[in-house]
Amino acid sequence: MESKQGISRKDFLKLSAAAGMGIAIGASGVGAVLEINNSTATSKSTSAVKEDDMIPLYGIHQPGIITPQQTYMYLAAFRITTKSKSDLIVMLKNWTKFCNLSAAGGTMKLSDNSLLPPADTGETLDLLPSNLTLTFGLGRSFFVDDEHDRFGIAQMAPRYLNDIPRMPRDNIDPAISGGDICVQVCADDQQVAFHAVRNLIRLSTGQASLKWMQEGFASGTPGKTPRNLFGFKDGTANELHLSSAGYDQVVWAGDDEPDWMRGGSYLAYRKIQMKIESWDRTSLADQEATFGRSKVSGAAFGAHGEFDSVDLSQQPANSHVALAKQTKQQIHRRAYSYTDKVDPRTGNVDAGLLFISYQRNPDQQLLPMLRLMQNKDALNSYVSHVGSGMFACPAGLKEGRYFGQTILEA
Ligand SMILES: C=CC1=C(C)c2cc3[nH]c(cc4nc(cc5[nH]c(cc1n2)c(C)c5CCC(=O)O)C(CCC(=O)O)=C4C)c(C)c3C=C
Ligand SMILES: [Fe+2]
Repeated sequence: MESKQGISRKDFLKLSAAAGMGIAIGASGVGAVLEINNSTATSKSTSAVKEDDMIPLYGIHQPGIITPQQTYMYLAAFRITTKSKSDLIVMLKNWTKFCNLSAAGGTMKLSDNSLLPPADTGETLDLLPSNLTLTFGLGRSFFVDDEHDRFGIAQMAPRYLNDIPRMPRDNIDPAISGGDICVQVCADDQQVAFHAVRNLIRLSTGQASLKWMQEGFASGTPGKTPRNLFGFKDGTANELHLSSAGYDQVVWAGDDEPDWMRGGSYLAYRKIQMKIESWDRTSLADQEATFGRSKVSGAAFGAHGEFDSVDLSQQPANSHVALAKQTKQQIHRRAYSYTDKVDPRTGNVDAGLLFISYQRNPDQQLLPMLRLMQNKDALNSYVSHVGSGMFACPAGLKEGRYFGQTILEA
């Protein structure tokens, strides 16, 4: 596959090899050598690879939060297995180098030694960066695990980082919930996204292990709100805070947080099964009343266009949108659909929504919504919450720094 400028990832790799220098990163468990050099991965690479499908890792905020949604997403959570702070730092340094390289469309060196496994798994060699973003978040247990200040950083914990409390209708499976570190990997090419997760797993060998991984998709026409598996436009209300001031109000953590968290955000995750078979037997009128919006246009009851304001007096009392509105809070939603196995007893498909929202204060914004919805939402007849997580995503990374540095070296 070739970019606009006629240079493929393979050619970029050759270019990088000529211009950059290999940095040995021992102790990674894979004996990897990263073919990376910052000037290669940023300035040079942008002229060599199609610019508009590359999202830099570095910036004021982490990528993948207010970035327009890519088509594919992996959400993965890791458990840190090492007790050594310095080993953890090595892993995070390796991850950072790898993420910067991958976001710029580069690949780790395959190998100088054919007797060793290649450092990179290789499946992106001919692929473009595809808007790859990697967004990191830290769970409460990163700071304090079972009351234990595992890396001497308990005092660095951000203000609102707590697991989402148990809700009345929860069916949460701990095996797909929580974790010390999570990474949301998004790209417009599924293989590019999976490659990133897979190599993060490899680079964590000996220091961390994968706890769970979720895979999602969000198909839609560019510029239009994607539809969820109930066939409704999902994400319309994000429009309400789509401005720099709006993001400051809704998404970015502020002055009441430790330095490293200011400009970061809290990622809330809920894996929500959607009973698509029973939904598909529901009348259109009941489906629309469940949300309080038209299925085709996405307009709220009593309104004409998708983005017209919601008149609460026109909404069924227990409709999903009415309940969200009643809280007078906003969150930034970035959900992906998922499909999984068939239940052999019923023939029903396990499908649903990987609900992801970003907010500056989950206690104030998300939890009141979740509580109200769990108690009253018309949607409850069709959904079941099976996975859960809350992660603090630090502010964006500065070039030359590694992920977590401001916490671990404070
Ligand atoms: C606690 C927060 C929320 C959960 C959990 C949640 C689950 C969920 N939502 C849909 C589908 C739709 N949600 C819509 C709007 C909407 N949802 C939330 C919050 C949660 N949703 C908010 C804050 C809003 C915005 C309300 C507003 O201000 O108008 C919509 C309508 C269109 C839109 O704005 O996106 C749909 C459709 C599903 C299917 C689901 C669980 C599976
Ligand atoms: Fe919703």
